Amino acid sequence: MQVMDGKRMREADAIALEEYQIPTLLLMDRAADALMKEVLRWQVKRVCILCGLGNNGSDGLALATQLQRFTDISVSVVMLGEGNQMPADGQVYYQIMRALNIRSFIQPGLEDLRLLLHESELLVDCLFGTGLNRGIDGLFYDVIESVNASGKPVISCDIPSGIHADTGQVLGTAVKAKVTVTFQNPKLGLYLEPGSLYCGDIVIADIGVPNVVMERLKSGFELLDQELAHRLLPPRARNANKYTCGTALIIGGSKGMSGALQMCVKACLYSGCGLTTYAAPACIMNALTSSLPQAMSIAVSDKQGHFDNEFCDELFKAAQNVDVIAFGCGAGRSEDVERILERLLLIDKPLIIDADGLWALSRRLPLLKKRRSATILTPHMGEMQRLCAVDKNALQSDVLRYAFDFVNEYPVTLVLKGMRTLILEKGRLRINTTGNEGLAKGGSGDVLCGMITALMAQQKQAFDAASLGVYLHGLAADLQSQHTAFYAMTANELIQGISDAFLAAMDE
Ligand SMILES: NC(=O)C1=CN([C@@H]2O[C@H](COP(=O)(O)OP(=O)(O)OC[C@H]3O[C@@H](n4cnc5c(N)ncnc54)[C@H](OP(=O)(O)O)[C@@H]3O)[C@@H](O)[C@H]2O)[C@H](O)CC1
Ligand SMILES: [K+]
Repeated sequence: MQVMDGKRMREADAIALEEYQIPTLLLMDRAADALMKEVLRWQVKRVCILCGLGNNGSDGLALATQLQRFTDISVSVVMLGEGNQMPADGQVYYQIMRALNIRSFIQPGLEDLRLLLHESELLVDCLFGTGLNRGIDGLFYDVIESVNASGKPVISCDIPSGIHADTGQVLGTAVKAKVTVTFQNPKLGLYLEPGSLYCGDIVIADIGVPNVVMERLKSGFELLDQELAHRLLPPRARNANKYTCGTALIIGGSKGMSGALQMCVKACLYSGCGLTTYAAPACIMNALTSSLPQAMSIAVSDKQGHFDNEFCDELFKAAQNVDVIAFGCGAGRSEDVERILERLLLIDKPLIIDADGLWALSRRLPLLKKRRSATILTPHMGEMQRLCAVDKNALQSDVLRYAFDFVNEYPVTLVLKGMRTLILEKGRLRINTTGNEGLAKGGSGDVLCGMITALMAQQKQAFDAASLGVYLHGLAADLQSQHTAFYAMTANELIQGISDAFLAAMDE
């Protein structure tokens, strides 16, 4: 499923009209059908629809007429301007609304509005959609604040009003919805923070723009859902053996941080890798070997609990002989760690860099340009800040631009971890749909790194391995959360959920 920006959605609308003779009015009717379906699920008797002055508001008027015609729900409409200020299609529904005697309030005072919201059981937010192009103020601002203060459940039409469709930013204020019914294709802003925190559940409704139109408008942005994840599963032949399923070397750990490496290796073992070897400083080997009997190990002499670059010959020899290398989990921060990363970057093998490896990389970024094999980076927002050398606010306010700038400059697959993890390569973006707040714990990232390493060993395509790893990792958390509280979820539960995640993704 493609994810769209506002401009492409407007183009879709125009092409449907000009080339396929599909009037916007018909699309609006379908949009209203989809909204009505969602309203009916709430089993309420009194609904208030708040309408702006564009097509989003027109969708709201269309909904009002449908509810009046097909249900016994009592409908009130709040309009933020006169009917003749609406677009032509909106005016058609406005006339029907008047003829049907639907209760409507044009620019009501705030006290009247609050009373109306108070007596309603469900609100439908049709103030702004993809056309929002500046900060919200004046009456619109007060209305949105009143909607949020009412405490009533809200269904947002296409996108919560106030959220920018392309960036997910709040322009002044924004409606907090329980559900967003988004039309034809989901909008970027629904998945980028803070938009993702405002939209509630997302329902995607086909409103009848022909598929050929949407395909022509290729955005390069894709939703990472069950259907895509299923396609990305690496085939496992009946006569597969440990070598055909890929070999991996995972390098990490330091004194006090053996757990990070252990989680990463375990996740790799549970995600289908044929042969997994790990390399760690000798001082933590005892802690690891008993808990990781299925993996092979290389002990490296340590310097104050960290890797000693002088004694890494066996490690680098092993690195030359595996299908994929992962570096960073629990490695700690030292000059030797930087040296080791430098040497690993020169090896012509796929390399996954995580955690402390990313710290070392941020001091050696130009070396990335010399890479000849795939490189996958898995930063969270803090690590991304360091990689881009920007402050938190700048990054958060335009995360996609920074992420795309990065992959345009460096030949990497970027896994930017967050509520909705983003996977990027030059010109391509996938947005993950799985995962939950149970993942907000130390160790979750190590598990992800291990899963991606295993998938990379099996299927070789960095963008696909990274995408599938992210999807399955989130799905493991979702499945585990059915019987484990978010509070109680640790990397152990996550690893235990990996098998169920694979089974669910294998389901047709
Ligand atoms: N193909 C489809 O997906 C269809 C979607 N539909 C729906 O249409 C909206 C988009 O409608 P549009 O009319 O383009 O835009 P809006 O309704 O979001 O906004 C209307 C106008 O409001 C003005 N504006 C923008 N920001 C502000 C602000 N902060 N304060 C006040 N006014 C603002 C702006 O006009 P200006 O001329 O003033 O710049 C907007 O144009 C989409 O989301 C769907 O819900 C169609 O129903 C069918 C096809
Ligand atoms: K809206």
